[in-house]
Amino acid sequence: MSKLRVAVLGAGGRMGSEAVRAVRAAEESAGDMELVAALGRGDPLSTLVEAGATVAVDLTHPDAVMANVEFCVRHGIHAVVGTTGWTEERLAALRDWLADSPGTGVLIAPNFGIGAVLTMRFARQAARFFESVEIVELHHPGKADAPSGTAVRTAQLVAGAREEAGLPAQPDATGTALPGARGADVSGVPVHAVRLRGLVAHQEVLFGGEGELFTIRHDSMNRASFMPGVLLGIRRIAGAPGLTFGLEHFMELDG
Ligand SMILES: NC(=O)C1=CN([C@@H]2O[C@H](COP(=O)(O)OP(=O)(O)OC[C@H]3O[C@@H](n4cnc5c(N)ncnc54)[C@H](OP(=O)(O)O)[C@@H]3O)[C@@H](O)[C@H]2O)C=CC1
Ligand SMILES: O=C(O)C1=N[C@H](C(=O)O)C[C@H](O)C1
Repeated sequence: MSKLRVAVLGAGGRMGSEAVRAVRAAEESAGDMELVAALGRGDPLSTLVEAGATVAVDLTHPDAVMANVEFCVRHGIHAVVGTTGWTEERLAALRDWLADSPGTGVLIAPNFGIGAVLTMRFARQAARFFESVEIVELHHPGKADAPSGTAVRTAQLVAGAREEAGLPAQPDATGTALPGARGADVSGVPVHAVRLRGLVAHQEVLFGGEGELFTIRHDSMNRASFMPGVLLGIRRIAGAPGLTFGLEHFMELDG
């Protein structure tokens, strides 16, 4: 079996450097992939083609990810994307590129952490049973965006489940508030972003009903926690042409 030829974009970053280590470790242990390129800011994307990359992992910045993924899709290189910033408009552009390159696969994973994927799933399941819901995401102060991509996705899933169940908007008597005090409104779900030295990546989904509270919490204590998900994406993406949104599609969650 030929090895997956993997490139990492953003290879000098917090996540990218961990991904470089993980791919090299997989090369040693499983032998099913090899690292053929590690790109930092300013390195030409043509390096991917010259290196013969078949899968590119993007862990860069919301400002860079679109150009990177467009290049990959146009060159038939599968992409595993952890970088945030995927609005509906961006996803529509990506679908257009993929339509012109039907054999190519792109995984957008708001979170590679297995527990974070489960948090999103359990939050969606719980949403219809509770009158109130708020999300608190907590991250290191070097994070470029707020709220986190994971929190946005969680809020969208929760909001979708509430709507399906016919729940009304949640109660909130706030009449006056300092701007920001009630968090960001994501599809009707308040999302609060904490940035604190010492944190890595954490999220709480708080549900409230009459006389009861239900909290789902996930903590990534280090970036190695994301690597089984990154490797799963690398191993599965060539067999999944088109857009896959969310790592859960590659996990046998109901098995
Ligand atoms: N899906 C998931 O599970 C996770 C996703 N993330 C996301 O991944 C992204 C990266 O996070 P993190 O590693 O913490 O960020 P860092 O800032 O530590 O790393 C980003 C790296 O990308 C580099 N970079 C910026 N622009 C480009 C470019 N055009 N081409 C190549 N490299 C570039 C940066 O270079 P320079 O240093 O020169 O700026 C930096 O080395 C974020 O969007 C984050 O939210 C993070 C953790 C988990
Ligand atoms: O920037 C980070 O660190 C993280 N980004 C992703 C996000 O925005 O959801 C995933 C995880 O929360 C870590």
